[in-house]
Amino acid sequence: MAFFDRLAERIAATDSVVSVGLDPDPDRLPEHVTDRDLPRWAFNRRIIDATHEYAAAYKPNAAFYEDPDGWRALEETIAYAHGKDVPVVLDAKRADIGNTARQYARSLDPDGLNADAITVTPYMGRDALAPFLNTDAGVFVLARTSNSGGADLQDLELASGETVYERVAGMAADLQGEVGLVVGATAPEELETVRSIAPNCPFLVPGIGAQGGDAEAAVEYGLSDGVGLVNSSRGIIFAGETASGDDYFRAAGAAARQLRDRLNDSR
Ligand SMILES: O=C(O)c1cc(=O)[nH]c(=O)n1[C@@H]1O[C@H](COP(=O)(O)O)[C@@H](O)[C@H]1O
Repeated sequence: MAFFDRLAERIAATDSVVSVGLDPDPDRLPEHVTDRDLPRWAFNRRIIDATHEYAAAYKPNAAFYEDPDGWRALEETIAYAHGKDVPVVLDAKRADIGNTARQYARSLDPDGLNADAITVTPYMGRDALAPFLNTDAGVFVLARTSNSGGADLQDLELASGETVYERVAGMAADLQGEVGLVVGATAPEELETVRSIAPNCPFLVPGIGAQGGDAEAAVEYGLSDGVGLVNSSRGIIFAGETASGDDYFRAAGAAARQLRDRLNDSR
């Protein structure tokens, strides 16, 4: 099934647009998982058990898995999320010349990592994105990122009068495939602008929670026909940092539920 149809089903089933970011910083893992064989997998498994009822998607960021054990932990995590019927967006910010991009796109294959969607960077242009687009998988193109340096290049004005991020949004909206856009909740005005340029694109909106972005704007502009994702990573997975044992993971579940309810108030 095409990614955004599947996501729409999941959003309806959970009444949630929450993406739970699985960014298991090894320095922040609780003691009761650090003695396990694959601590990141042990951690993610407990987080998934605690949060899946409220999760429209999981979004592991590849940066937290780029070592041999990490890759195994990521594989296990994706398979476990699928077992709970939750789609997985691999946040890898890929794209490259054709033959290289084709290899990156294997993350989306069933015999690769089997992710359901991926984040990609537009800097190398259309052909660098093409290998990700000829499947049912979702492809979220970075348009206006949530970090303060996101303005350095993305806000530059082109000779045409549009900004770089506006051009990116227009280009992505014209691509054939399951295309969405990444726009940070820390840039609510830009969120509104991108929505006007790409009215039919679902957005992945990171930057709420730990980065302090605007959750209401994320919902108001992030969804197209009710479909889109609002992500929180540290704000959910480390919500129980001061708790211990089962309470640690209960706090993550409570944080995911609270975020779902808060976002639903604005839907
Ligand atoms: O592509 C992303 O998901 C992303 C884009 C962006 O503009 N800003 C951003 O924070 N992200 C990712 O979203 C997650 C945010 O994590 P928290 O700040 O802990 O909620 C991280 O995995 C970031 O890499």
